[in-house]
Amino acid sequence: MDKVYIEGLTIQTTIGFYQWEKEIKQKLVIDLQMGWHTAAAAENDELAKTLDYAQISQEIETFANSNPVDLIETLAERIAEYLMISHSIPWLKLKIGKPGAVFNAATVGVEIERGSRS
Ligand SMILES: Nc1nc2c(c(=O)[nH]1)N=C([C@H](O)[C@@H](O)CO)CN2
Repeated sequence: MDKVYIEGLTIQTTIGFYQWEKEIKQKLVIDLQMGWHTAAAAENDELAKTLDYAQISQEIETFANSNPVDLIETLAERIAEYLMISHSIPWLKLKIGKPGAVFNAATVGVEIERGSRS
């Protein structure tokens, strides 16, 4: 299967386990790979037949800001579920980094893979 991807999507959102984190916005960096058969869109040069990475980037930011949670694990799971259902995506790999979370690490985060590639 082919993929449509988004790399390094940077959003500012409320996320974190501790009380002080619920009162601020922090940076998350998101990488997303989505399984898709891209040939159908290429055949007649049609955006409607593929996954619109611009629209999906906006949806991720809106989703994160509308659904504040403690853990990036929870956010990853919920974004994955939302995208797979709303766009009929059969497989995706989603990585969320929280670069400001550990002062002496470049970044920390989670990566999940959901669905089937076949
Ligand atoms: N595996 C995780 N570990 C931690 C998370 C998380 O979301 N997943 N979150 C925190 C705090 O919110 C942290 O980012 C701030 O100190 C700690 N560990």
